[in-house]
Amino acid sequence: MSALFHSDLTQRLSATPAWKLQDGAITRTLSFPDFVAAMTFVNRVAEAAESAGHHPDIDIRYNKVTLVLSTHDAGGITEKDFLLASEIDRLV
Ligand SMILES: C[C@H](O)[C@H](O)[C@H]1CNC2=NC(N)=NC(=O)C2=N1
Repeated sequence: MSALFHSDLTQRLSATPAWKLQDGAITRTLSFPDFVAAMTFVNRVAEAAESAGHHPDIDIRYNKVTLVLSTHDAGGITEKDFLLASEIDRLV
């Protein structure tokens, strides 16, 4: 799958407003009541990622989880990233 061109990227970002473009990836940070709630969410993300065969970089800091999505194979952001981002949005 090839990396999206700028115009497609802008359009997909506006349809997925919780995600921001940063350093060649799309990223979302979420806050939870505590560490256990954050980990429960991360485990649900892990299941969605395994099903999709596509995996976000995940940074966990107590009750804050930052997800970073890009397609390493394509060297950029692809439709796969937005599909998983939308799936993750449904888990929130
Ligand atoms: C072989 C396997 O499908 C690939 O390595 C997948 C796995 N998960 C992946 N996840 C992400 N974020 N980018 C990839 O390019 C990628 N490639």
